Amino acid sequence: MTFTPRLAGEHARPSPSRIELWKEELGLDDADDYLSQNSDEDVDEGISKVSGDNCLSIEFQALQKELTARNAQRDELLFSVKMLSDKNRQYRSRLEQEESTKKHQLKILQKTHRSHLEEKKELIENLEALIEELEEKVAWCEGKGKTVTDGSSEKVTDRTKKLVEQICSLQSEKATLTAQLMTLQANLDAHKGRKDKEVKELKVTNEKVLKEKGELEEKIFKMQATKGSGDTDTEKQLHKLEQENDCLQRDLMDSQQKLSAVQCLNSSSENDSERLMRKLQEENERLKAHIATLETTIHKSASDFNERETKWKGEIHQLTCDLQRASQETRELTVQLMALQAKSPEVVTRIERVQVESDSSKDALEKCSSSLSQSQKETRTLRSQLTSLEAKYREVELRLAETTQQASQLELVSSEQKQVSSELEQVSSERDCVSNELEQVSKDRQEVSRRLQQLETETAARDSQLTTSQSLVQELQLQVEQHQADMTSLTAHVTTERDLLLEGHRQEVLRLQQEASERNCRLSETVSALKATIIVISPEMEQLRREYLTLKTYCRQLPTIIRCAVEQTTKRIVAALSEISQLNQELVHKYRKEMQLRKRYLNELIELKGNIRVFCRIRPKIAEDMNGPNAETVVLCDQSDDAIVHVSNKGRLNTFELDRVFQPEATQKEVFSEVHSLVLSCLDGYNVCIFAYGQTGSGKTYTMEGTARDPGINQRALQELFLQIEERSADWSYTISVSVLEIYNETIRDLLSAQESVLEVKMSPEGGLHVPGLASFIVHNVDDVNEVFSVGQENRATEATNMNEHSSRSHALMCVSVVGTNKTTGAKSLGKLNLVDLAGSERVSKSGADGARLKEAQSINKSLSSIGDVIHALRSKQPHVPYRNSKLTYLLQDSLGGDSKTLMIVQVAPVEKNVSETLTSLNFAKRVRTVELGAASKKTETSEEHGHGSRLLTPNRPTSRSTTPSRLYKRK
Ligand SMILES: Nc1ncnc2c1ncn2[C@@H]1O[C@H](COP(=O)(O)OP(=O)(O)OP(=O)(O)O)[C@@H](O)[C@H]1O
Repeated sequence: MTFTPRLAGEHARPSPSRIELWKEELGLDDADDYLSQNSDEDVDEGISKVSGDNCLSIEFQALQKELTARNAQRDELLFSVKMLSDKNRQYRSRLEQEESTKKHQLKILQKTHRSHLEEKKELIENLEALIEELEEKVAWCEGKGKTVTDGSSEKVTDRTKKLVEQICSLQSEKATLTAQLMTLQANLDAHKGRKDKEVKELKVTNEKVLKEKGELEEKIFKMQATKGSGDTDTEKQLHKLEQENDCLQRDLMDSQQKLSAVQCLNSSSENDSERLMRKLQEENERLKAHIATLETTIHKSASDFNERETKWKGEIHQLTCDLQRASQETRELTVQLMALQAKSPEVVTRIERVQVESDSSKDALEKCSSSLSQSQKETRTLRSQLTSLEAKYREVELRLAETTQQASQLELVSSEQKQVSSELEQVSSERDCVSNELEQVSKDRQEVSRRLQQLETETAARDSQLTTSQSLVQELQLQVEQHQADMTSLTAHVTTERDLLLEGHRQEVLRLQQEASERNCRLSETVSALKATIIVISPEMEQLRREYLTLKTYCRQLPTIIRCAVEQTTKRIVAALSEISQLNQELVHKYRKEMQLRKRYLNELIELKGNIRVFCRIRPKIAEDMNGPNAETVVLCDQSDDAIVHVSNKGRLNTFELDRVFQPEATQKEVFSEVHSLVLSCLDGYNVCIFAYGQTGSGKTYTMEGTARDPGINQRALQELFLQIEERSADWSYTISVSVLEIYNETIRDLLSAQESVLEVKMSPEGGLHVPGLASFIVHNVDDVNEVFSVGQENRATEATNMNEHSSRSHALMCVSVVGTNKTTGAKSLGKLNLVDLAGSERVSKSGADGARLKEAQSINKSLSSIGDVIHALRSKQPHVPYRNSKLTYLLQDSLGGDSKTLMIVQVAPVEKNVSETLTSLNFAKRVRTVELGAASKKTETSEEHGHGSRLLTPNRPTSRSTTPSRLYKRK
């Protein structure tokens, strides 16, 4: 069995998991590294390579599969067992954890409970001590308050009454004095104004006098200077001036006297006022002393009041501090209680105890609050006393107002006594001081009352806080109880559920363990059996593995080996190819030489044998080929051999070997060059026949006749003949006569004759074939030839068919007779050149012929088939060749079977739609090529023979009707 990678890939490819399991179970330690190093593909390849023994591999694969399945089952069971055991372990560990945490919590609670109890005890003791202190203080305050309220308040009221009375009397006196002082002051002011006015007037007059005096003195000085001129006049003027001076001095003395009198009046009034002032001052001093005594008494009473107030304030402050402390402690206790309630339900009982304790402290607080209320009552009584004092004070104020009214009256009376008013003012200032002091006292009283109010509000707030804390404690107790109940129910529920789950899990685990153990037993049995088989297989496996390893190493080396081999072989191939190419070139060279030789020999052989030579010309694609389907080219030339043609038909290539194959691109000139020597052989006295054969539209007429611009073999042949005649003109003179006929519907028609006469092929008495009555025209040059051709072409029967627009409906023959005469020897040669354009073979159905056309086609096909018959007879060397079956074969009897050089040009169309006709034509050509006619011979005669009259030349001689082309005319 050979290894095929494709099969190995399809059937023997194990999955990777299988390989891993296989490795594990087999314990192939050596292979592990190896397999891990290599890819899965390599393993597959290795396994497939070593699977020489089919049975073993199949058994191994089956065992592997079973093993993997069992392994999977075992793995599943193990996994489930593992899961369950894990769950069991988790539950157990959780239970243990819970138990340990509970124990720990209990220990902590016990500890905290103990510490809390101790703290509570201490607190209770402190609270008891505080309460005792507070009770003592309250008692002391009560005692003090009673004594203070009994004595001091009565004293204060009596003193204040006396003070008020004194103040009232003083104020009345002050008012009378101020009135007197005001009147005196007004009189004094008026007097002072008058005196000041008079002094001012006197001062003005004094200044005027002094001014006049200065002016007079100046005049005296001037007069003394001018003494000589008039003593009498100056003496008179001096005397006048002295008189005026005396008057003025008298006025001055009067004014001075008046001023002194005024000053005396002033001094008397001043003495009166001084006396009054003195009286007032004395009164004032007396009042001042009285006020000072009053002030001292007020000051004393105020200081006593202040001292008591400060004491009370300190006590109240102490009490409020104690209260605050107690409330703070209660708050702390409630917080601790809450914490304890949150910690454990067991604490609740202790909280209750603590609450009891806090209740006791609350009682103490209540006591404190009762003492406070008592003190508040006392303060209220004090406040009522203060209000009565205030009322009295208001009465004193009213009285004071009355005294001030009286004082104002006094002031009005004694307006002039300013000194008294000043004293009164002092008294009033003192009175203001006293009133200020009173105001201060009232302010202090207000401050005390405000503080008392504050204390009241604080105590009320504390009471409310106490009540709210109590309610909170109660709520918390309720919540703690609720939580305790919930906790107990939850723990009971959890424990029952946990027990149930544990029991279920235990049972399940036991069941699974049992199942697993059973399965394990079964699996171990199967595994042991498998292992036994594996042990049996293992040496073979080892062998296979070794082989695999060797193969693997070889495979690894293979790329390098292959690369080296490839390189070497490529080098060899390159060298060989170069050698071959050289050889080929040589061979090609030789081949060409050989081919040339072969052709030459073949030609000679053909000539010797007289074989009909066959050329093939492939028509290029024309517009008609493109119409419709099957327009692909199926006829191809062989590029290496110009005698081979390939025809592709229904996917099969048919190859034909002929004498020459012309490609579609071949020109008229190229074609003629190949027939050139053959044509010229007629000058040497040979009979030459060239005829074109092929289906309609395949290019027969194009090859033979050509177009005016690109003429065919016919015209070129005659041109070449004339050229050759020209060349040989020195030795030879030639006469070329041409006759053109057609065989149409088995009748021979002369295409150069004006009359349509029925012609027949006849055997001449000399033994040759001729057509009696056929016009023959001697042509002297190419123009004559062109005219003959044009007339012959025009007279030929053509029609349009489906296959060809200008289809030739007849076989056309141009018979050229070449008679040459050697100018020196007089020897004659008679050559004949028959150029035949056969009508096209066609399938009647394909050409769409009917009526006359059908008849044409039938006669054409008949004459062509008669050629086939003749060829067949000639090939098979039958004694009878049916030349006379048709006019065509009869007329071409010399060319096909006689002493003639014959060339058939087979025309083929290149496209697929004509492939069947192409194959028919080429098969016919193949047959024709094999026909041996025998070696051709020249038709020559010496001058002597000519003189005796040789019959060889008879059939080819121009008839009596021979004429020049100028007399040719076309048929109507
Ligand atoms: N080698 C060629 N090069 C160019 N055109 C060609 C060639 N051969 C043939 N033809 C064209 O093909 C058409 C048919 O050619 P032609 O008439 O010679 O065919 P045919 O075999 O004589 O047909 P039929 O038997 O019906 O007379 C013409 O139009 C001709 O010009």
